[in-house]
Amino acid sequence: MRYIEASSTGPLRGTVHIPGAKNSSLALLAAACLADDIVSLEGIPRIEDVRIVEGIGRDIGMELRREDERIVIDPRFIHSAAIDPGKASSYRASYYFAGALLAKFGSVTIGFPGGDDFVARPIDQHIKAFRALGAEVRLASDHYVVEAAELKGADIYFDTVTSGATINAMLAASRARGRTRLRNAALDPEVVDTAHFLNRLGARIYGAGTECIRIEGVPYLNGGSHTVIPDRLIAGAFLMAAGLRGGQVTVQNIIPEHLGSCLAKLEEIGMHVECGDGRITASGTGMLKATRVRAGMYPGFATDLQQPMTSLLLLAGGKSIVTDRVFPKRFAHVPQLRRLGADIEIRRESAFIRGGLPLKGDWVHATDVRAGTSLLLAGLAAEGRTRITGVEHLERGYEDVVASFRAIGAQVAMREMDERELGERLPLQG
Ligand SMILES: CC(=O)N[C@H]1[C@@H](OP(=O)(O)OP(=O)(O)OC[C@H]2O[C@@H](n3ccc(=O)[nH]c3=O)[C@H](O)[C@@H]2O)O[C@H](CO)[C@@H](O)[C@@H]1O
Ligand SMILES: C=C(OP(=O)(O)O)C(=O)O
Repeated sequence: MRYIEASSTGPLRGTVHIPGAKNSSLALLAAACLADDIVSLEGIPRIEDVRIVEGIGRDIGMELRREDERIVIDPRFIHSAAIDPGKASSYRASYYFAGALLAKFGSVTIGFPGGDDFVARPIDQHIKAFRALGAEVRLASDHYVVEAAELKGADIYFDTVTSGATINAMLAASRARGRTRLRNAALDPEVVDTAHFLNRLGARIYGAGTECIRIEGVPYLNGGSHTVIPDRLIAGAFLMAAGLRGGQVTVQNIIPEHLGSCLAKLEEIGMHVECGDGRITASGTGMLKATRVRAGMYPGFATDLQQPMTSLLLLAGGKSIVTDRVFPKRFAHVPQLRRLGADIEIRRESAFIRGGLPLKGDWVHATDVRAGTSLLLAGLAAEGRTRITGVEHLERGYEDVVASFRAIGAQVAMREMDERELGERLPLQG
């Protein structure tokens, strides 16, 4: 079994080039099914979730070919709208194939979404949107079927703000007959990126990035090319790394506005942030102030940055409180941080942190991608060695997490567990 070893490290300094956003890439790759000609996507990261999409593409006859930094997709010969339930369930964003294949072929059979298993993650708003557009949705034990003789534009008012269902409804409505209006839509950059991509292919989507999106359905979509937006979540975690011991980290290839709430919070706790053209530099002084974080939907503080931020706040003297309003039980990293000596209590739906205490390395287990980032940051701040299992979760989101942290001077290495270590590793849950 592999694990990542992180050792106590001094100030982290350096520059990291940020890859394309995982969450946008997964939407764009499925959206490419909707085109009637060849599509080229630049900046798609080489991560595990994308490899699963490549497997799904092979199964259904959608050709995906890597050419340097580009993926060239030929959707003209898709011969099946049945997605293997195992593949669909091995990552979250498989639900985008439901919206895209439904719009193109009027029918799709697909497994339930998987992904980070930190809480129940319903898809009722996706289903509500498909039904509103005229589709019938049937749920079976390991898959669901969505069918429509014809999709017709509709007014859809989401019960809650969801980026996944907003994007999925856009995919399905882009080729529906007539006008669709999405209300209470998510404002996330990934929603805007997907709308930009579809519009490049000839879709007519207006207002993406506001709570009301209007879609005028079109009968076909052309080919075209697009560059995925940079990964604001990876960037945010690297900027936090600068705060661990008073270092300085620059992230380049980033859209600073995408990180507004994160940057504001870093300044609030005493870090210095400077934004330039496509780059952000964060510096720490070695002294951090405790704060209150409430993760919310964009442009609020991202839930995907809540876990790494919790690790950073372990170093801020005093009491911090972290609440996640998007996934209120997303705290699987907390028992693991406690193994390193963190003083954190979960009360109701918040983590109460008493920061400024020494941390000491131990075995810990990453249960999801951002829990992994959180443990990595804490491991770099802890005395001695921290060994993190659950590497496969990190690999869902990072191309090469070890190399990118080494680039800023972190002492990290990928290791293979030997028999002695297997015995030494204590039960890691709880
Ligand atoms: C692949 C992908 O893009 N994943 C991201 C996506 O996940 P995901 O698509 O699961 O998240 P959503 O934005 O849809 O979820 C936002 C909120 O809406 C709720 N909800 C969602 C759908 C639904 O049908 N019903 C419902 O109640 C969720 O439980 C959550 O409370 O956005 C999350 C919130 O920014 C991020 O943490 C994930 O990294
Ligand atoms: C929750 C995440 O991913 P997913 O939705 O793909 O599980 C994440 O990227 O933090």
